[in-house]
Amino acid sequence: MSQATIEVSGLRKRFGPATALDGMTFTVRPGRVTGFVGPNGAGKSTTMRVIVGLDAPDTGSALIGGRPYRSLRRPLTRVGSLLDAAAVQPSRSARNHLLWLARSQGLAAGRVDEVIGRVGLERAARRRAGGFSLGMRQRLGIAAALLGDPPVLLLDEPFNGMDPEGIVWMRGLLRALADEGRAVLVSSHLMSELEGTADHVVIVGRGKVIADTGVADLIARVSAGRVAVRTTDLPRATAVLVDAGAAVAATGPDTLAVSGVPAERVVALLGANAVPFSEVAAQRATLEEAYFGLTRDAVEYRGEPAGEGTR
Ligand SMILES: Nc1ncnc2c1ncn2[C@@H]1O[C@H](COP(=O)(O)OP(=O)(O)OP(=O)(O)O)[C@@H](O)[C@H]1O
Repeated sequence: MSQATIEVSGLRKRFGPATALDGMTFTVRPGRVTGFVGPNGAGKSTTMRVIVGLDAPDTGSALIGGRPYRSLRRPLTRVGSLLDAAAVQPSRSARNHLLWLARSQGLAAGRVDEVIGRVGLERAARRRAGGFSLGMRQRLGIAAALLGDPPVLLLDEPFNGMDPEGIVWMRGLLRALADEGRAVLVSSHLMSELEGTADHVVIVGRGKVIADTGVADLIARVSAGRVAVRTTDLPRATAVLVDAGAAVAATGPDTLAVSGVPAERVVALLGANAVPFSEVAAQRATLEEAYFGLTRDAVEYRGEPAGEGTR
């Protein structure tokens, strides 16, 4: 059993009449960033709280490196977590907060300046954490999670409150932490935040797993066979491609969306029939498109789209 693994198995939990977890089961493996994604209320935070022993499940188990959190000795050296970025002593400086945490957990004080550097808080480290923006609190929370140099990281919505530059920085940090061999579980309700950083996604809805899949596979599956064509002869291009069995739709005065025939075959068909074209491109679905395809049925609440007539 790798130390850098989280195994969640058959978690069920009710809060009064509400079912928060309904058989939640998945494994987080070392060396990759696993996105934990789902709409509000899907059970992500509850699952993370169960993993670190803050909530007890009605049934099921959650193990870190093969052991329940409560049986871990020096838990901060086994798992680091960011569950609520607002949870800092407002009057303490960031550095003193981390020093206090290190001392209370028997961790070397020397780690404090290392983690402050890693999250880019050097210039703010001696300021009161109470005056921090949410983005800076997220950085401080991650510094705290990294203090014990743990093989497992659990971050609940770390992108919340981050500006675009912060989001790019966070993606890079998550990648680097996984490349060091850690298991990194990152929740988000926005799939787009995880684009380019998650290797794997566990998609949840209504307390259980809807999909547990590699990101590359997921995108390939959703993108399959979608090709964009730009041509000055829309009618002939359409005729040639339809003859070859493709489904074709015009998307603009000189563009077509083609499916059912791969890009190489589109090029060959247009070439062989002397149909002019300036572009044939296999379309790659975004992670967000893949996500919406999978979760359409599992969304608990869906706001009314802001229509033209609502102003
Ligand atoms: N302490 C609690 N008391 C009552 N109900 C709770 C409690 N914690 C969670 N719930 C309910 O359990 C369900 C799952 O909530 P949870 O916060 O785990 O979802 P989530 O996926 O993290 O959502 P979000 O993205 O909004 O944080 C929700 O219906 C929520 O209202």
